[in-house]
Amino acid sequence: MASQLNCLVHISVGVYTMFCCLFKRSLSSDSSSSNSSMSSNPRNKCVLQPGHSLMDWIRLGNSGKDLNGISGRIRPVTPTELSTHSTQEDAWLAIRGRVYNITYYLPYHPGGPEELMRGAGIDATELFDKVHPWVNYDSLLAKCLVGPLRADRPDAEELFDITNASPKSERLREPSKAQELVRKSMENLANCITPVRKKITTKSDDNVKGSPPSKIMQSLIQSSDLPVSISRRAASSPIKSDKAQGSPPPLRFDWIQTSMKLTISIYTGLLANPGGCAKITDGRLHVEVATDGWLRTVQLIPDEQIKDPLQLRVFSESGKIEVMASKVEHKVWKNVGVMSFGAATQISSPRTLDCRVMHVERVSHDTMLLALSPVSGPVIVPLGHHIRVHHKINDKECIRSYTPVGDGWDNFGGDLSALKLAIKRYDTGDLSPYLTSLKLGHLVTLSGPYGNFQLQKVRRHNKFFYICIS
Ligand code: HEM
Repeated sequence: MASQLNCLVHISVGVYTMFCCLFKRSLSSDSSSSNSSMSSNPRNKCVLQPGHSLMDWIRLGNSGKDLNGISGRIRPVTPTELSTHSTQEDAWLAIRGRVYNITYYLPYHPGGPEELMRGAGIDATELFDKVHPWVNYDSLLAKCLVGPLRADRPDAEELFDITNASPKSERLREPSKAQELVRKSMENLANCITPVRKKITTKSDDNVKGSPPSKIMQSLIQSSDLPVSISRRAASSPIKSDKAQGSPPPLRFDWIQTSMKLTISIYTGLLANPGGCAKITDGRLHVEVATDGWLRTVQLIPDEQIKDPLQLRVFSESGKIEVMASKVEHKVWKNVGVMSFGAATQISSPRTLDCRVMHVERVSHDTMLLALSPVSGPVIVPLGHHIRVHHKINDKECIRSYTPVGDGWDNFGGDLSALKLAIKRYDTGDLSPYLTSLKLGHLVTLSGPYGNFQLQKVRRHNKFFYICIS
């Protein structure tokens, strides 16, 4: 009973969160219009019919109405089936591999039903990201989820036919709507927020001051102490960098807050595969962002005090870098402070630097995990790039390449500029016996980053072959 109650509370909080998210949006147009960088941005928001506000949508969601059109069940959908749901009376669309029934949402869409219909019957991920990548569609459409988008395959039906759920299909089934909602609500609880989005212009050293949440919003946050997620329109979608002209990709940022945490999100552009690192020095937050061979420094002089530990998450595909800091004083800020952006410098050659061993962990009988923290300045290694370890053996320099492993590999969060290497020991090898016997505090020389891996969108392919080497 207690857990059921708990679950209900979470669900309703999640819904409340969604409400706040867009409620703020409508309250905050004044602050966005004061930002000159946004004025050129053509808005196409339409006036919703009475009874079609966000609140009404949430109410409809809670009314028990069958919003996904298949009695709340979740099942896979092939592109062929998806394409058959493309009318106003029966519209499905897919975003990031999930198919939603948007029929009921159409009159509630702030951009108007016609705009939303542009995505009907297709994988609308690109379209969606072009218009408003910040919109929390998965919360808004949680009850409209039909299921995962699966490739058209002759055996797909047998594998995924959920209409008579076999053990096989059970295994492949997506989490239930309730599970999804609870997961989202938990996430929101942990991330209660008041974001304010501002465009970072391409000009260097450009200072941008965040705009405050409205009075109504502040009192809502403070009086309720509920998680608040507010999404405000960001500036126009980032323009893909013109590498021919050698210009750095533009950045955008926004910030969100809870009474305890501040999160800065920096958007580098879709498929930009950025690398990032962050630290607090003299009360200021410094974030270094590497994209497409360019290094940018973003500095925040916060309005109030922040403190370690920082958390950094890089979303390679969407190009978002998220830095989360703790607030010294637990309260809602009016402004984030002053953001400034250093001039972009081209990363023309890899850096060589000494790193200190911060953490050593045995992963298996012959593999060690090392966390190495640069003594001066970071080496930012985007996804698919690598570093080299240099070591002199009998006056001869020995160099080996390693691809750092992601954060999922260990619990060592500590230093955000730390590189984590998984080293397999070969007793007859040159470098691995040395690396696997390093102790805390030892110094290692690294250089990097190396590599020219670029993320690309794969056009319609049904079969993939993976070649694994070691
Ligand atoms: C994929 C096809 C879609 C197109 C072409 C589209 C288009 C638009 C346009 C033109 C606007 C108004 C301009 C603006 O505020 O930026 C808008 C706003 C909005 N749309 Fe969509 N949309 C699509 C899908 C969706 C989906 C799937 C959702 C989520 C359920 C959604 C939710 C919203 C929200 C919440 C706003 C208001 C955003 C804000 O004020 O910041 N849209 N959309």
